[in-house]
Amino acid sequence: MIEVRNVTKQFASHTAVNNVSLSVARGETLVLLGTSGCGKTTTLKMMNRLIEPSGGSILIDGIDVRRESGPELRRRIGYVIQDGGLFPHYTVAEAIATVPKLLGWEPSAILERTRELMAKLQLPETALNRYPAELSGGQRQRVGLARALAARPPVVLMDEPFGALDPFTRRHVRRELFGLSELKETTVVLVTHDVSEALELADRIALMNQGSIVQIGPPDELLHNPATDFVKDFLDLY
Ligand SMILES: Nc1ncnc2c1ncn2[C@@H]1O[C@H](COP(=O)(O)OP(=O)(O)OP(=O)(O)O)[C@@H](O)[C@H]1O
Repeated sequence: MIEVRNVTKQFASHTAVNNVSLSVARGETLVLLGTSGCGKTTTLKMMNRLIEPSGGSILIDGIDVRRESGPELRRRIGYVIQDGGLFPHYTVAEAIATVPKLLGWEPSAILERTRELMAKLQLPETALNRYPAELSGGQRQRVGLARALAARPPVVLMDEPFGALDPFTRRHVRRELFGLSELKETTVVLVTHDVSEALELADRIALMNQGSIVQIGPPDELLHNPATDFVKDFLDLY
């Protein structure tokens, strides 16, 4: 469960996020949708302390994220970015093992979990010793997700996770990933500017404009009861 309370982020004189409040229930997928530069990524990165808010507070499972250091917090929260965000000099096996290793898992448990995720994500075992440059974009994306899910984090943050893929692969990987039973139990916050992606994946959508949330609700509500002309026009693009 994530609670964002009156969060603001100021970069010099520019207010990137302006008094945003929202909550995400356990197991829910919330999509942050909006035009380029409206503050989606900044909002997401404040949830795992890659960016510190200028005001307000963020709680995960009732605990203020500032009670832990950024690195500690990020071991508990999965994070997926465009193109997987993999280190070029880590093999697939090393990438997936990163967080379990930091948490002190036994090597045999890490290997078992890695094999399980590879199978679920339809990655061939022969890819285990390959480097990101030796994978396709879709495979890199799936390895990025496997890495984020490896230690079974209750919360996963995703920033344009399918942005680097062509439309066909994008749809395919998207369906595959969101069909995973383990993702159904995970609280997910996903950033996109793609309306069809938001409508397909979201339990609820938070539509942002110029640092503020204009409307938050289930996709149907935004489609059929748009709060403003901006919401109507934005979804009309679909
Ligand atoms: N480190 C920074 N310093 C100054 N301004 C920043 C910084 N990071 C973001 N901004 C500004 O804050 C605003 C919000 O940026 P943010 O990355 O959150 O937008 P976004 O909605 O995720 O956009 P996009 O879809 O293009 O990634 C933008 O105007 C951006 O230029």
